[in-house]
Amino acid sequence: MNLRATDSPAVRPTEVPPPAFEMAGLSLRLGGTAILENVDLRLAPGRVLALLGPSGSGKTTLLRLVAGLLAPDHGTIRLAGRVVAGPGKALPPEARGLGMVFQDYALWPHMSVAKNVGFPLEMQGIAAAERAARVSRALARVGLERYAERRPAALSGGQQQRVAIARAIVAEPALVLFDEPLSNLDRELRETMVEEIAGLVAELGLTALYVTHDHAEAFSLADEVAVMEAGQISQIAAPETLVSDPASASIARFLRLGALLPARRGAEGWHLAGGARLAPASAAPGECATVLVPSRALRVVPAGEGHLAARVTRTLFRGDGHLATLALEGGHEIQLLLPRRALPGEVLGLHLCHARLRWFPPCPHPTSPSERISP
Ligand SMILES: Nc1ncnc2c1ncn2[C@@H]1O[C@H](COP(=O)(O)OP(=O)(O)OP(=O)(O)O)[C@@H](O)[C@H]1O
Repeated sequence: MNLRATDSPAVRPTEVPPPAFEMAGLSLRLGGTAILENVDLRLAPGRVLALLGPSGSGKTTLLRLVAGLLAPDHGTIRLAGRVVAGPGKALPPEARGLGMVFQDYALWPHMSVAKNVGFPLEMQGIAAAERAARVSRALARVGLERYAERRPAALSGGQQQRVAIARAIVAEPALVLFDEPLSNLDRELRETMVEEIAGLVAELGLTALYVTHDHAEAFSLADEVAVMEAGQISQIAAPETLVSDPASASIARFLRLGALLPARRGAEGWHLAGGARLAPASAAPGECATVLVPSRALRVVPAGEGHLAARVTRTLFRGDGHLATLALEGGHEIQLLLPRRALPGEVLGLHLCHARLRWFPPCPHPTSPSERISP
């Protein structure tokens, strides 16, 4: 037998596992409208990617394409290196080897926990004994082995969520899709559940694609966040990077990273709305710009000092401080968490840390007096 050099294990290059999922040049039109345009996205095994974007930006559509509930017009989707959708090819959902966690968990109320969890295996025609063993294993992994015979209604919200995750992982999928599983819960419950999911996803070492419109949820859960706007991915980055370096003013606005103020170049430097003069070193190209002023760029100083004069219009006690709405010269507003209650009408000075400002091309809608932006 002839052996080529590359057949020898000693010289075979280190094998890098293919991405858990990869989409390239994906486009879709529905009802004559472009819903997704030329989307490229990939996810390494063991990582969690959140798809974050405003309502209608295309998140759920993208997830449905990965799941096989829709087929793209153009582009290719690969799962663990295998093409599941592409020119002339579209594997059905059940042939893609995915787990899914839906809004409100979608558990069947008339079935026991064990039956709910075992349902995907039943659909695959797996024999009862094998199914029972796998269901026990999945329930043990989410800490619910004692609840196998209960109905979902007899479980807490957190336990129901665990059942939904057990059902999604019972067939040991290479990728789990989460479709806004917490969107219908009230805020307090959502915060508890996010912690639960984050803990479980990390413990189970899942590879997951998590769709949400809630940035706090995306930041808590994901290694990376893909921000979607109007059917396109505008930025993919770790949560910390998105906050410190948003790629555009519209991402900064969507993530509520601070006030967006217009700036204009003058003879001796830049004039920021609100009255601040910025050194020429802060310059951006062009004659006009939009400047993101995050709260961490601001320090309160006595009235008459600092770069900006701000008049308190209202305050709201938030437990961790007093959220003050401050009016700047020209009617723009900034919100800032203060350690003490400030009285309406009180004037404060604000010092700007130039290095923490972010400059963007001028945008038509910088912070208007009526727009509230939290720090
Ligand atoms: N079957 C359809 N025919 C026509 N347009 C559709 C269809 N399904 C979705 N759309 C449109 O596609 C766009 C993206 O919808 P999608 O549900 O993916 O957004 P989303 O980001 O998940 O929003 P949400 O957070 O509200 O669920 C929306 O403008 C929606 O109206």
